[in-house]
Amino acid sequence: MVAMHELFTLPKAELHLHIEGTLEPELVFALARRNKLNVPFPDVESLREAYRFDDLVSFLTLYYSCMDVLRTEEDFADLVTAYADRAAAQGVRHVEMFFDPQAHTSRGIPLDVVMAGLTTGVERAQAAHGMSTGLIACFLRDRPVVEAHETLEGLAPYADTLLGVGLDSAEVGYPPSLFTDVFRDARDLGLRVVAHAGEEGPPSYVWEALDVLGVERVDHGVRVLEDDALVRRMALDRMPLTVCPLSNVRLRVVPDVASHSLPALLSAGLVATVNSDDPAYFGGYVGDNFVALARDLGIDRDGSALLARNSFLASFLEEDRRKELLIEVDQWESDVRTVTPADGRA
Ligand SMILES: Nc1ncnc2[nH]cnc12
Ligand SMILES: [Zn+2]
Repeated sequence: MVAMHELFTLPKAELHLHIEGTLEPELVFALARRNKLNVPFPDVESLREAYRFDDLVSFLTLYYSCMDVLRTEEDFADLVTAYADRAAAQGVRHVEMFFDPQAHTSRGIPLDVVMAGLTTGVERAQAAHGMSTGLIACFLRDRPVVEAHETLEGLAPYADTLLGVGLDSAEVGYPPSLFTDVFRDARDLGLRVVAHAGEEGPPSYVWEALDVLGVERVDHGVRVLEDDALVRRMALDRMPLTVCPLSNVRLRVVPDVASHSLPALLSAGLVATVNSDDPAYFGGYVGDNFVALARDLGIDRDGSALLARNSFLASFLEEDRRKELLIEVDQWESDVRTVTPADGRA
């Protein structure tokens, strides 16, 4: 089996990562101390103990409550720095990072505080690790549509700083078509567009994300396999999926990693990528997801390299940087072959 240290050095992009979902319990307590706030748990261990979820909504309740400790520019910058340090140690070379503006503005944190803090964090990640980053602002689909419009208006002055917009939060009952006009306006601002669809919601939500919102990538999308015509369409269009195996297990989308549909998605010709979603809550960062796939699904070196290549192909990187990073994957393959002779190959 391909070794963990090899998977951690495999160069990869992370395309489905909620920065607020990287808030580790230790950082929750540290930021609460710094901002003189109470945490409704006595200690780090009891907070970590609460990370048992029945579904997406039960997770989101804790996720939104923990992020209340994020108050200042420095808090957001430190959050990005903590993520970048961990991700770099697991081979992440490029990240397209979600954040939830409404989860902060709705509790009185100004958008400029959020943007300034995230931007500082991104600059530090570039300086410390040579990690490139894009910021994707997600609309919360379970809040009023008018609020998404107001949020886009607030984001418009930052259009040059942002890579794109996305759609997240509780999925079932909130079809993508509710956000048709907001996504049209975002595209008019020159922003890239993605959406969570087919995590808990039906394949019809994925059709809507593609046909109505005009998304360029589908986040999760594991339920597309229930619809053959949809799979054919996505394979023909080489429409990427950002799959999050450990998240799917923790949110009970699948019973365990061994029964995850990632191999079926790849066999169907889909451009699937591997990502961590909310790593502080779901038991691992993106390298840990690769390790789990190797261990429980037998994804070997070639399969891991294919997934890493897919991550760069599915990214919104400009072409020169994409090529550079694809060459890093080639180099990784030849390095691991040299270290482990052919007969010991995974
Ligand atoms: N997995 C997920 N699905 C939808 N919204 C989210 N927000 C943070 N993580 C999410
Ligand atoms: Zn997500």
